[in-house]
Amino acid sequence: MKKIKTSALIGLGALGILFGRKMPGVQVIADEDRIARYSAEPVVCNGEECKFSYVTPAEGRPVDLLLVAVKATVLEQAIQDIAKFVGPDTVILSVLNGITSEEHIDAAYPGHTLWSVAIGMDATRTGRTLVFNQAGKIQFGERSGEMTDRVQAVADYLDECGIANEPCGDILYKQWNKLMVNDGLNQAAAAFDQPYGGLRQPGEAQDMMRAAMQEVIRLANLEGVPLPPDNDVRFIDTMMPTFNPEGMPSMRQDVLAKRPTEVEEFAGVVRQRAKKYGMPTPANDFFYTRIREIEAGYDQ
Ligand SMILES: NC(=O)C1=CN([C@@H]2O[C@H](COP(=O)(O)OP(=O)(O)OC[C@H]3O[C@@H](n4cnc5c(N)ncnc54)[C@H](OP(=O)(O)O)[C@@H]3O)[C@@H](O)[C@H]2O)C=CC1
Ligand SMILES: CC(C)(CO)C(=O)C(=O)O
Repeated sequence: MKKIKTSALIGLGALGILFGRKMPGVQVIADEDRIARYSAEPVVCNGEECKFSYVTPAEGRPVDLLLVAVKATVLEQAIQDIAKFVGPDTVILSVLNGITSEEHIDAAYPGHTLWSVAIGMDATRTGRTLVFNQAGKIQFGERSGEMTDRVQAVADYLDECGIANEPCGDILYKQWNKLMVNDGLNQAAAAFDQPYGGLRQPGEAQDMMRAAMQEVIRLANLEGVPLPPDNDVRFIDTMMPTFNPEGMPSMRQDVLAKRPTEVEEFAGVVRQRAKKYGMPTPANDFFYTRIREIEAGYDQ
């Protein structure tokens, strides 16, 4: 594959700003209302103003690399909005959490998508302002695990941009590992209204977080992805202590801001896929019900 030169992104939120500010000449896809709003208020990242060029979906021309960074709740609209940016050689990277966004994008634009995971960042966005300590990285690869020319081309491009990246031969494993984290951590933080520090204390919130993680591990194994049985303990012992105790995952940020959550991508997907194997999912059933109740209470 030829060198990646042109790029566009859809979703100038926490991750869109985090990665987009490093991509020279990136076009931000946005409808006219968003462009008016975004132009009226500059994007500020860790205290520095970032400038972006905006382009409407109708003005699109094919680009070499397309980054999808919207929330799962609005992915279908974004898939329609990127149509004119996808040409025969366009590579699409989706940094959405969960394990289904690539499948949706690939169904609309077959053969263009690399599977990917955004991991290790602590990005918090308020309006047009982003604050982070850890920029994290993009793990990506072919669904098949093959190390193709386009995987190398994306790695070269991200290296040139200064975006930490990891080409992976086992991207499905990486996705299920991240799903385990999000399914436990994000849902427990939202349902029990706790920051990372609260979830590190023994108690009901931590017990439910671990029970949900265990369900993801069992389901991954049934799907042929060999997450180890103690993958939850490894995460809690090694990664969690590095998180700011006052910080919080994106789902608790969504709940506090009364935004629709990505619960369908976590408990929703786990419950649905587990049914195929007759596997009970009491922890994910609990989180699904509780988070739906919280969303239903936004209007009151
Ligand atoms: N935040 C984090 O630290 C991490 C997030 N993730 C995942 O990354 C994904 C993105 O999350 P995050 O960056 O936090 O989300 P944000 O809500 O911060 O950003 C999403 C942005 O997408 C924009 N958007 C939505 N629909 C469209 C559209 N049709 N056209 C153009 N722009 C659109 C929204 O614009 P507007 O505000 O104008 O509506 C919003 O600014 C999620 O799946 C999340 O779970 C993964 C790892 C870490
Ligand atoms: C793992 C974590 C918590 C931060 O990268 C995340 O993915 C999120 O906030 O949704």
